[in-house]
Amino acid sequence: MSDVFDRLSQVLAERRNASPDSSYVAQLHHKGLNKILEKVGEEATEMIIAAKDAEHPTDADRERLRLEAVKETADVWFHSLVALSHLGLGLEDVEAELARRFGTSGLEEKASRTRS
Ligand SMILES: N=c1c2ncn([C@@H]3O[C@H](COP(=O)(O)OP(=O)(O)OP(=O)(O)O)[C@@H](O)[C@H]3O)c2ncn1[C@@H]1O[C@H](COP(=O)(O)O)[C@@H](O)[C@H]1O
Repeated sequence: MSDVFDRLSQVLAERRNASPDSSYVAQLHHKGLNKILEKVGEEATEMIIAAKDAEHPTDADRERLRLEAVKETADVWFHSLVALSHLGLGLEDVEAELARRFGTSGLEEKASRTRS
């Protein structure tokens, strides 16, 4: 995992027991899972809109729209990690799942579902 993911994971874990007064993540934990999931949904919607906007940019807009899509994706990832952290899960769990899937064609996996 990259350094920033490692460090972010560590900060998110620490925030589970931190005071909500000085920390956005601690505030989210304090508000509870429903609020965190609401943020995930909101950020996912914004990411979809940003990605669609970036699909056919004009030359003048290209860099701004691409950056916006990246920023919105970061917001989704970040809030998803807060949701996982609230459940005592983390990036290492998602990494393990992606590693388990790595190299298995999505089409093959889908076909095997109908065979079993
Ligand atoms: N990566 C992030 C990150 N990305 C986005 N955000 C915050 O997520 C919030 C979402 O923004 P919005 O405009 O959608 O929400 P809002 O309108 O402010 O909030 P609502 O009233 O809608 O709930 C903003 O407050 C952003 O600052 C983040 N807040 C924190 N981090 C990381 O988490 C660490 C811990 O943060 P604290 O817990 O605040 O110390 C930080 O050091 C960062 O590394």
